[in-house]
Amino acid sequence: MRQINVSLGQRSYPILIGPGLLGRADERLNALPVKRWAVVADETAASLYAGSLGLPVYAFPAGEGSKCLAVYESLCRRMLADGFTRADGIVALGGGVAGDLAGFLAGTILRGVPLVQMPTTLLAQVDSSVGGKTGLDLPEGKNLIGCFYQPSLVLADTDCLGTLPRRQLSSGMAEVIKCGVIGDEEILRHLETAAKPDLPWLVERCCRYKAAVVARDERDGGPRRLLNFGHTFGHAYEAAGGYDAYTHGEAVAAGMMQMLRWQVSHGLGGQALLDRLTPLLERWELPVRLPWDGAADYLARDKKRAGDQVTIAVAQRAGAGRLLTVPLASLLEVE
Ligand SMILES: NC(=O)c1ccc[n+]([C@@H]2O[C@H](COP(=O)([O-])OP(=O)(O)OC[C@H]3O[C@@H](n4cnc5c(N)ncnc54)[C@H](O)[C@@H]3O)[C@@H](O)[C@H]2O)c1
Ligand SMILES: O=C(O)C(=O)C[C@@H](O)[C@H](O)[C@H](O)COP(=O)(O)O
Ligand SMILES: [Zn+2]
Repeated sequence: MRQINVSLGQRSYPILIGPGLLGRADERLNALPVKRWAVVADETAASLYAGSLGLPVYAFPAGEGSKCLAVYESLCRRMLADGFTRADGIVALGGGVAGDLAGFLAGTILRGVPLVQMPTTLLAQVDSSVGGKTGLDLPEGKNLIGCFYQPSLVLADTDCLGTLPRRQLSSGMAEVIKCGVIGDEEILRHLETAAKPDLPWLVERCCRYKAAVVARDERDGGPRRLLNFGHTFGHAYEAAGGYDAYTHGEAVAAGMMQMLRWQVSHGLGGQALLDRLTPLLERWELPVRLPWDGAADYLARDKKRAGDQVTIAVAQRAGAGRLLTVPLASLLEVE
């Protein structure tokens, strides 16, 4: 088992990574000061993995469409009807949708109860279960409601990756590649050279990188915004696609490429990286370009916008992401 600590003073917590962790989760859950645990999971993750936990399960339909106020309200009301109290806690079991939704639920129900993240997709293990961003989507845009709410523990059972459909594995690879681009070039080298990627190694490497960034900037005021590389355009593609045309990772993949094209066209470099990412994304069947129709309105509601300016993450070469504040209108000037 691999362990990484997220150092946030009193809100610090461990990330445990390895096979077979779900089967032994009761030891870890019992060590936390919680009377009863409730598992919040999407229906697919619930049917595959909730059984081994032996806890009450609150399931919701799988898919990004569940990251919404209606599902949030229904979960709150079902749990309260069953006598859920402040002495109880929530386990978020599933992909990033379960993590963001159950995380927001844990941060807000009864003004906050303990949370454990048990990510079952590659994307959730390398990214969304770590760092405490929770969120819901609105018709107006992605993740426009949410709070920062750290879990007490992240348990990433790498056996779960064995049941992931190829499209979901690829979607997680987009966030893995993002980590390589902005902070840890070794990740890109591994993906370029390994015949078969070492998934537990990638989970550890990405979590190590993200944990260090979050420890420096928990609430996204500075360097954490680097983790948004590819998301300025990516979130706009997702929302314009009605949240079901593309996975988050597909939108981020095309968003990274669009940002690199924008950099190149504005004299900010990045052509070598653009050339390097193209075959890598294609190998994972990730899009290098998506239609822009309708996406501009969503770009205007980016959370990193301040007045007419927006802060973006750019990367001139692998492992060296940086932040830049530019006029919002200039982002529209690229084919
Ligand atoms: N909070 C953060 O820091 C953060 C970071 C990145 C992404 N996100 C969010 O995460 C979400 C995307 O997460 P995702 O890609 O995990 O999508 P997801 O949660 O929708 O999961 C993808 C699909 O895989 C299924 N699934 C889950 N585990 C499985 C398994 N082990 N085997 C088979 N099927 C399984 C799910 O039922 C679902 O159908 C987006 O909403 C995105 O905004 C949040
Ligand atoms: O943890 C972060 O910070 C990230 O930006 C990670 C992203 O991969 C993730 O998609 C996040 O949810 C985006 O956050 P948002 O603040 O742009 O909604
Ligand atoms: Zn993301």
